[in-house]
Amino acid sequence: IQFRLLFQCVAGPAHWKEVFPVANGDRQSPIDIKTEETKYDPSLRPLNPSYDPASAKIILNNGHSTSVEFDDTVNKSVLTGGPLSGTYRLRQIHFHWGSNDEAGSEHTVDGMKYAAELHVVHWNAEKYSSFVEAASQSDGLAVMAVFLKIGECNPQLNKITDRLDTIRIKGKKALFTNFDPSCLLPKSLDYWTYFGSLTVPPLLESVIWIVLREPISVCSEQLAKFRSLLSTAEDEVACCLLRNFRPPQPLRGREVRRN
Ligand SMILES: NS(=O)(=O)c1ccc2oc(NC(=O)c3ccccc3)nc2c1
Ligand SMILES: [Zn+2]
Repeated sequence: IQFRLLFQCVAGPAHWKEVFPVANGDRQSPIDIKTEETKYDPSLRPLNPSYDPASAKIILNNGHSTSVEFDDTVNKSVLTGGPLSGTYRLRQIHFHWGSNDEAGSEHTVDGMKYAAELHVVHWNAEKYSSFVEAASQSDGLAVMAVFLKIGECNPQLNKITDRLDTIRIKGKKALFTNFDPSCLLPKSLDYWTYFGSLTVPPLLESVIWIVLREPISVCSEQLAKFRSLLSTAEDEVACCLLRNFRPPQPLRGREVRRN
C-alpha cells in the first residue's frame, strides 16, 4: 500500500498502467458522456439515497483528496433503486478538482469539463462482507457522481471547506459527524449510468457509475480551499494538492443509459 501511495504521489495518471495494467482495461473510468449517444432505459428506477447524519465519523486528507468517512458496519446510510439491485452501503464521499476553475471534473459531458466532481462511494453489502472485498467484484461498488459548476458559493459545501484548514497535511483527520451528504445533491436525481472502475489506483473495474445530470454550484473561493490542501506529510517538503482528476478513458463500446 505504501508503494502504491508513493507511486501515486510521484507519477501522474499517464504512468499508472506501468504498475496497474488494468488502467488499459475495457471498463475504465471516468469517461466523456456523449449525450446524443446515451440510451433511455425505462427499466431504470428512481434513485433512493437514504442517509443517517449520525453515520458520518471523520473528515480526512489522504494525500490525494479529502474524504468524509462513514460508519459502514450497519445498513444505516444506504443507496437503493436506480440501476442497482440490492442495497449499497455508504462508505465515504470525496472530491476531485483542478488547478483552475476551467477544469477539475473527472467525467465530462460532450467534452465539457466542470470545475470539480463529488463522489459518493457505496459498496454492495447484500452480497459482500466489506468494502475491500466488494471492490474486487464487478457489481461490488456504486459511486454517485455530482458535478460542481462554478458560480454561487454553496452554503452546504462550507460545512466541508470550513474544516479543511484543520486537515491541511496528508494523513490528518478530524471528527466530523452529524452530516447528511444528501445536502450536496441537486434538486433532480436524474442520472446517466454505465459500468466502470475506480478512477484512482488500483483502478479496479468494480463500479456501477451513477452520474447525476444536474450540477450543484461552487465558487472560486471554495475551490481555492481544496487546492490549499497538501499532498505531503508533516516531514516532507510541502506540495499543494492542486489537481487530482483522471482524464476521460476510452469507452470501448460500453453503453451509457439514462432514466
Ligand atoms: N474516485 S473513485 O473511483 O470514486 C474511488 C477511487 C479509489 C478509491 O479507493 C477507495 N477506498 C476506500 O474507500 C476504502 C475503504 C475501506 C478500506 C480501504 C479503502 N475508495 C475509492 C473511490
Ligand atoms: Zn473519486
